[in-house]
Amino acid sequence: MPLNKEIQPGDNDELTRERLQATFDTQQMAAALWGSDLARKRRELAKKVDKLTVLHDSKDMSFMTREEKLSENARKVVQMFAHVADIVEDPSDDAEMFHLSSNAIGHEGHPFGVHFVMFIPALKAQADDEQREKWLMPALGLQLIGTYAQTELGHGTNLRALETMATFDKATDEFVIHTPTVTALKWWPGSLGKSSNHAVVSANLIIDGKSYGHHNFMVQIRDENTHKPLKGITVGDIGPKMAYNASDNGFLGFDHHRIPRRNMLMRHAKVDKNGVYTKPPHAKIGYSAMVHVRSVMIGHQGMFLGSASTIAIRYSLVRRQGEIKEGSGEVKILDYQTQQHRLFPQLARAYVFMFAGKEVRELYQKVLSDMEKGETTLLADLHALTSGLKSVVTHLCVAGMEQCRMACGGHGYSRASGIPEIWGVAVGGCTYEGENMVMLLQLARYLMKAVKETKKGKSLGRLVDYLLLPQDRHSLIGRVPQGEYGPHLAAFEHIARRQIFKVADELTKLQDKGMSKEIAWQKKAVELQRAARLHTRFYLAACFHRKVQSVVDGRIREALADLYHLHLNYELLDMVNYALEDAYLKADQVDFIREDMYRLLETIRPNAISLVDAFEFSDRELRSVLGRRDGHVYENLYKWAKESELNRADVLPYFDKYLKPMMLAARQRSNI
Ligand SMILES: CCCCCCCC/C=C\CCCCCCC/C=C/C(=O)SCCNC(=O)CCNC(=O)[C@H](O)C(C)(C)COP(=O)(O)OP(=O)(O)OC[C@H]1O[C@@H](n2cnc3c(N)ncnc32)[C@H](O)[C@@H]1OP(=O)(O)O
Ligand SMILES: Cc1cc2nc3c(=O)[nH]c(=O)nc-3n(C[C@H](O)[C@H](O)[C@H](O)COP(=O)(O)OP(=O)(O)OC[C@H]3O[C@@H](n4cnc5c(N)ncnc54)[C@H](O)[C@@H]3O)c2cc1C
Repeated sequence: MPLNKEIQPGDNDELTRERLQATFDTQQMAAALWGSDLARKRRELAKKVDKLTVLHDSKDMSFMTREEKLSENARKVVQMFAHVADIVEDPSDDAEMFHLSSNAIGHEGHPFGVHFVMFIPALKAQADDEQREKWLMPALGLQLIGTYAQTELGHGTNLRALETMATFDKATDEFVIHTPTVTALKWWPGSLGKSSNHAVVSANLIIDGKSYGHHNFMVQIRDENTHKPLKGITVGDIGPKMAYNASDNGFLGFDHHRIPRRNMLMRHAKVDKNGVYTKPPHAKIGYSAMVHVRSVMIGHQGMFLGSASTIAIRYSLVRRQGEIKEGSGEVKILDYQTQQHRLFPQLARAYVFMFAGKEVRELYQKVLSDMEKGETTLLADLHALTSGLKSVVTHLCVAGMEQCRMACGGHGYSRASGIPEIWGVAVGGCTYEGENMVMLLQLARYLMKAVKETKKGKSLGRLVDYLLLPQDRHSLIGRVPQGEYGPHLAAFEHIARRQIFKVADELTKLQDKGMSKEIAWQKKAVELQRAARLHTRFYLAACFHRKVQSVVDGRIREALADLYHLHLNYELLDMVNYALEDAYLKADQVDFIREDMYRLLETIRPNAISLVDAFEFSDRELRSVLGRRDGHVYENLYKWAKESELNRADVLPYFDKYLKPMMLAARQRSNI
């Protein structure tokens, strides 16, 4: 039995030979990546989706208009729910459902995207028991479609400047929801434009003329039967986007629209019928739906980068171009060192982002159950961690995916590669759920507080314990046996700690000179976001270390350790300027890191296909001609191109309408 479980009769021989070189069992590696239970469920659900033709794309989405995309994905999502009990073991398991939707629907969006990822989590965390009964149960039972309407045309980041108003009318026991200006229009919410009939709306709570800041309200926006907007509500689609075009992101305006008082989500903050306001136990508890998405998107982004790496690495083993030794025949492009250097570090990042995604989900679940009991101590840690990870992971993912696309040459630029769409979806993650730079500055706030605690000999939390440790002056990389690469990890720690203390000292100096805290912050904002990035990259490296250490099977651990060591070398070189500034690393140590990285590229090369096969993306899920499991790329690229709508006729009307008359006229002129 070969260790790589993807081998099948009829596959491209090149790929089969590659797969036979695996040093580990790909299904065991899949278990390390996804968790053994989820890996098994993914495998089984993919097989079931393969058999259920109603869940298959009716044609490649690249050849569809937006309206066709919306309609196609609405059709598939309805079929998916109709068959859900036969496909998944536990429809209430978000992870299993996400993988089902990834297989059957893809990533271009569908009417229930925000419903499941924000609307329901907002209700779970912020609705009281009676409200859960009223809306959560129908939402879970698909009796209504919800969205999360917070961002406005004028403001997305600065939530304190949101303009939508919810004014309490004591006489009628209602809130009057109103959009006072054009900039107050809700703008961007997913599935709002054409699909949703309910929304959790963020609006400023106003009681007796006093504003209590923004709170969340349940608003029905469309009639349940006719789907027409309710009186006082204007709603529509905001137009085409870079990608994610099967989602109808929308706009929404209110003209003194009335809702009952009990439509304010009241698990934590409350307003009684006399207009008496009760504060929540934590000022930011109403932000929980955002924290939820930030926590799930880390693993999803890892998956996107894993998909792009799979496509590029498989294709690089099919594609031959040029010779390394003259006369010895064309080589697979993955045999070029530059191609390996382009792709393997992205593969390693995909792995660690998936591991980090799992860790952060566990912390989220813990915080959620604490919050249920009114306990909010870990909320700040979770906010800091998710803010940093969300920003660093999305940024590195899209940079990595772009490398994958370019590594596929011309065919990478074609939508047939599948990379443009997932890149477009992933890059949205740099903006949604908090613009990356803004979220890095949120983490920086936490780090600066942590420095203050450290100076008192205390730690703000587990994530920043390392700030209490003394700094070494010189790295031991290349000076002691490599072992488990402890000195490399220590270098990440050193670089992060130094930048964090350096910027904290600079802030103090500026304030000592009389500068206000806010202006000093502005003067050092770029350095602050650097501190946040370095802290997060240390967290990721340490997370990879924890994962490798936890693996019991020797062959899996060895293959993972190769990726981990490559990651350490590659990322350190990417940040090497920070280690050179204080001569922590010497030039010979940088050379040592480089040479070790090149060695690791060669070590990883024979396992490359098995490391991507271990993601176990089905062809249906990958939606890529270049990334096909069987490697039959060229004949299928030709088949795909023939599906282009431009090939429906040999001559298209625009030729007769514009080009032919022009050429005829030009010929006539030349005959005169
Ligand atoms: C079919 C079935 C499928 C089922 C499967 C489901 C899975 C589906 C998976 C995938 C689908 C993917 C679809 C993707 C859809 C994307 C949807 C996108 C949605 C959105 O974008 S919603 C809008 C998001 N908006 C934002 O993120 C806004 C960003 N701004 C902010 O968050 C805040 O304004 C801020 C944090 C930048 C600043 O807030 P504020 O001014 O209020 O606060 P400050 O003064 O700066 O800070 C004060 C204080 O509060 C702390 N703080 C801030 N936020 C939090 C928090 N969330 N938690 C805890 N603490 C917080 C902050 O750190 C400060 O603390 P200190 O004073 O420093 O102590
Ligand atoms: C695909 C997609 C889906 C979305 N889905 C939803 C949804 O379902 N519901 C919803 O409510 N919203 C949604 N959004 C909106 C999204 O949350 C916001 O676009 C996002 O929070 C960024 O806010 P903004 O657009 O106001 O950017 P801005 O804040 O205007 O950012 C512009 C620039 O200003 C900088 N900047 C802003 N403030 C600061 C600061 N304080 N310090 C330093 N720099 C700053 C930013 O770094 C950035 O460079 C979605 C957006 C996208 C792209």
